[in-house]
Amino acid sequence: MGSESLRVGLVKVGLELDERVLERLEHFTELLLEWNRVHNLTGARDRREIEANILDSLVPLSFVSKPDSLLDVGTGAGFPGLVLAAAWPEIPTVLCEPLKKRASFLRIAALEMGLERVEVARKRVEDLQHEPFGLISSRAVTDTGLLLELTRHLSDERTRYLFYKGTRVEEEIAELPETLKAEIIERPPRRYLYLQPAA
Ligand SMILES: C[S@@+](CC[C@H](N)C(=O)[O-])C[C@H]1O[C@@H](n2cnc3c(N)ncnc32)[C@H](O)[C@@H]1O
Repeated sequence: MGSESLRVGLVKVGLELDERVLERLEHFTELLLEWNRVHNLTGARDRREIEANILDSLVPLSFVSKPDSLLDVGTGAGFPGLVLAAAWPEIPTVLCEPLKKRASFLRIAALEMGLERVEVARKRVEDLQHEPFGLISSRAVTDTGLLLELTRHLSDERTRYLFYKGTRVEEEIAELPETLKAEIIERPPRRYLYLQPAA
């Protein structure tokens, strides 16, 4: 059984997920609560805070079409990359996280959630070698310009980007490359920056 409060939150943002996904997310919540007691993986300390982060991670499902591959930069304790992978289990996904404790948690959580297409890369994204990704996501790691620069070798002309931002997003996109068009989707205080090929 998935969590009732998460279910209610999803309805409020107009998302309906199937039961299997909700069960995976419930499993993730339990694991994170357990690990966080000992390992201090995230500031989200209780179920309510973890579910708020899950919801924040999932909102883009309403405007981002399913990619053929996903890279999440600096996944930390799982947001948003592992949560997106729970909703898109068939998509090959790389969660890039250099910190040992967090990377270990991500590996175990992905395994326990039955997410066979998830790979955890315990390294900085600038050191990751991989073919270009369809979608690159990131939350609370660094600014847009630097994210684009650090992931240039992991992208091509088809790559889309989904960055979870706040108030300063306009300044960050003032100097975007002409090859990308920007869309900002608001769910205060969150502002999702969705970058797609301009052509
Ligand atoms: C503030 S935490 C955010 C974690 C998660 N994305 C979230 O929103 O809860 C930033 C994370 O980015 C990781 N990080 C920092 N620099 C990185 C880099 N160059 N490549 C990949 N991950 C990086 C850190 O280890 C840390 O776990």
